[in-house]
Amino acid sequence: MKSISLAAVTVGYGDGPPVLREVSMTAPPGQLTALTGPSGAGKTTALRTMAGLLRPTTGEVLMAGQSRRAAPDAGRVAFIPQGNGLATVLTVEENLLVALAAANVEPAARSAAATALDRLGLRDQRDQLLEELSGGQQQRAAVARGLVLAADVVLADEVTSELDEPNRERVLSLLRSEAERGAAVVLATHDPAASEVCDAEVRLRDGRVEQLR
Ligand SMILES: Nc1ncnc2c1ncn2[C@@H]1O[C@H](COP(=O)(O)OP(=O)(O)OP(=O)(O)O)[C@@H](O)[C@H]1O
Repeated sequence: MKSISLAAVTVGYGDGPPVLREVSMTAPPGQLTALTGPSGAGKTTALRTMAGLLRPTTGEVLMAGQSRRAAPDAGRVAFIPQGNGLATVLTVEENLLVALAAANVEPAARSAAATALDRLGLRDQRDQLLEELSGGQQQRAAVARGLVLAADVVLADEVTSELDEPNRERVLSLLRSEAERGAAVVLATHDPAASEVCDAEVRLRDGRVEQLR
């Protein structure tokens, strides 16, 4: 069971001003942590930094208290980006298999992919190209790709924005199951109904952080 933390992280883009200024927060394992705040507050930037896609100017990303820079293989992180980040010219199943191969989880990959697609209600779409799916189906496929990795840390960026009520509940309950198996789950969201089901809420405002509960 591994936590993910930002420790006094300052980070921005290129030569621009910092988006996050000395932000510290921890998402504990076994819990859902909501990351909230107005548009442009830096939620996506915080998730991208935790995922290792952006390098902090100062401060560190820690997994289970260990520096990610010093020990990059200490645990697996699944990042489910806003706007899904899937390859449109691959099928739904191929998108999952690519993620598994990239994470070196090839044994039993097909059955893992099938299970993840079943959990998201996408069994019948398995062999369809991603570009043939609706926005909500694509969003669910992105969640399936995040879950299939059985990662220590699951970072989900606005993953309920295009979903109808039953599917929103389904995705939130799957994220809850990820926490129950021990993952640290961080959910960036504008949706008060989604942040309410989380165990804790961290709000970003003007590049700073406030732990609300
Ligand atoms: N690739 C980029 N290059 C330069 N600036 C960026 C880039 N991505 C984001 N920013 C800037 O960083 C700031 C924070 O953006 P970020 O996407 O992290 O906010 P957010 O809280 O996730 O917003 P939203 O709720 O609208 O998704 C914004 O001022 C944005 O303009």
